[in-house]
Amino acid sequence: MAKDMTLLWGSGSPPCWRVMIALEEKGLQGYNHKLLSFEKGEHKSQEVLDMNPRGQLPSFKHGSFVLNESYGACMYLESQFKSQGNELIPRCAAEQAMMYQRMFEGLTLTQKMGTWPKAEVFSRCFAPQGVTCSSCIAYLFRFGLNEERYPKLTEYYNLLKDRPSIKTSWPPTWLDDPQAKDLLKDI
Ligand SMILES: N[C@@H](CCC(=O)N[C@@H](CS)C(=O)NCC(=O)O)C(=O)O
Repeated sequence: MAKDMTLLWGSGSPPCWRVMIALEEKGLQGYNHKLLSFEKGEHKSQEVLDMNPRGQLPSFKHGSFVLNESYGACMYLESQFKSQGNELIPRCAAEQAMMYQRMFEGLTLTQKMGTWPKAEVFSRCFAPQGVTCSSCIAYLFRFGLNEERYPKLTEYYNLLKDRPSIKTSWPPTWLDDPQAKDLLKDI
């Protein structure tokens, strides 16, 4: 159905997973995809560099159009396949404003993780941001985020994690090793 699309991806990468969830939600199964290993440095292979000179995953192509920014790819898919699958952008202006605010705030906060105290970053990351952010939320819980300390985030995560688009695209490396380290347990 989506034979003119190609996704190069890495398991466990929230940006990669976000694009995969969006493809599922839009009913765009059957796209070409290749799982690459970060550990083996395959994200710096010529195949990736030809599509994404930064050597990062995801690298996504629709026909001759390249979209290597995961949010950009999600928004493109929603715009090009608006009437197909599930609508990813709320029509209500207030909800749409909140969605964009939270999506891009999430990116800013991720960048701040290197410089701000982690507690400050996570204390601002508590509200729903739509399926495109669910990959980041799943990532937090995989690394041991305390469910009692973040009840709203936990509730939201539990709502999303059984969604077919998310279950189908669950990172294969996480299936073998369901709970990673307790890195975030004290945050
Ligand atoms: N802005 C990009 C970021 C993608 C990104 O940071 N990918 C990471 C994996 S999660 C990566 O490829 N890192 C390897 C590197 O930067 O060399 C997006 O959201 O698509």
